Amino acid sequence: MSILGRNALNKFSIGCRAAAQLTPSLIKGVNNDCTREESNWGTQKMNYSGLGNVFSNKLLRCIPRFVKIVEVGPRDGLQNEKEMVPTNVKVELIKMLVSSGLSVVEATSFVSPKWVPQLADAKDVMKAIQNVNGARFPVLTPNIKGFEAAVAAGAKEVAIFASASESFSKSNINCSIDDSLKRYHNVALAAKEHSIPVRGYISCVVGCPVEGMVPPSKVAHVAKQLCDMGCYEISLGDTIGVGTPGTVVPMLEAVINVVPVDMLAVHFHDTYGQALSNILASLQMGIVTVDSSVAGLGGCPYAKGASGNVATEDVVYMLHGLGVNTNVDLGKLILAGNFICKHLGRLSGSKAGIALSTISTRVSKL
Ligand SMILES: CC(C)(COP(=O)([O-])OP(=O)([O-])OC[C@H]1O[C@@H](n2cnc3c(N)ncnc32)[C@H](O)[C@@H]1OP(=O)([O-])[O-])[C@@H](O)C(=O)NCCC(=O)NCCSC(=O)C[C@@](C)(O)CC(=O)[O-]
Repeated sequence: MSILGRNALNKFSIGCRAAAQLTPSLIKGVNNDCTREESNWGTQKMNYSGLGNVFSNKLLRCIPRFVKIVEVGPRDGLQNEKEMVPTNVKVELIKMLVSSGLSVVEATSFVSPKWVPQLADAKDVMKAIQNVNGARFPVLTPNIKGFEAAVAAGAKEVAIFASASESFSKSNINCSIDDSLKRYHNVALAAKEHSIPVRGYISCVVGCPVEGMVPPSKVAHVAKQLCDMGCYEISLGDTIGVGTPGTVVPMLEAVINVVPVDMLAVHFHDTYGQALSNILASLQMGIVTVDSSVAGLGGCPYAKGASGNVATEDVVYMLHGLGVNTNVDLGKLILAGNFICKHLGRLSGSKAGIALSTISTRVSKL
């Protein structure tokens, strides 16, 4: 690890300890009534008889009945791949993800091909999926140029991506946070004229590869700005996957103070293996939208050391285990993960995907 990386990690660990001390009551639930009887597991039905005690448990009563998953594999998952993935493979992946029941699949980005060469075929991808029904296909747009190209290619929904860290903003989109918000304001105005919904992202909501710990107040500030410019949803990204519930919960508390919780989504990278626990804590705080990437693909080209996103298969497995409806068929999702991993020539980053593909034991027999 470089000296810069070590310093950032040290700064981050010190900040984490401070945040945990500041927030002694980590997990406060939202009192929803969530009694449920059964849930889909892949193509099978799981019977929850005998788990009555679990459902009367105070913590699980906070979990929502339905969680919307925003699949970011074709964009966030592939953007960092060095070898070019052929357009037809990307398109087949998107179709398989849609056929698994995912209702939102982030398809690509209209960014500079010099910055992200892997997504230079954005226009072709959009053309090839124009007749695919059953899902929405948001695309990333960093500025008006990207927005106009996205609309011309048939995009019906766009996403803008800001950061809570100045250093990351500069390295990812080559401008300060304030300048990016000005740019995004123009994108949001143009989108309004076209009646195009805009999703907002915030990166580095817990930690930054250069600055270390990011204060929750900074995240809340950017979230409020994105909300005020008309984003219908704001996705909070732990870009380098350093968060734990001890840092994620205070960050969410700060954001929920300024933006309604039902407008928020969480987006966890799994660098330290904390993503599922962070998602569970987020659900307990009222979050009902989770971003994830099939087979755990991903990593940001401008965030050194960031590993893949949390795997969609693992998220779906956990949610179905909690009796939460996702409308996703886990079996079909695993096929999509296996398809792209075979193409990339590597093992899936999803533990559930590997287990269910290779181990004969089925959950129904447990
Ligand atoms: C924002 C810019 C364009 C600024 O890049 P810049 O170099 O400052 O832009 P510029 O305005 O000076 O223009 C330079 C060149 O780029 C072209 N250009 C300008 N805009 C576009 C465009 N939209 N599409 C295509 N081309 C474009 C422009 O036409 C010009 O071309 P040239 O005259 O040199 O031939 C660049 O920094 C960029 O594209 N950045 C994107 C980086 C990126 O996609 N990062 C990954 C996504 S964010 C992420 O992964 C985090 C997230 C969302 O997943 C959440 C999380 O995990 O935290």
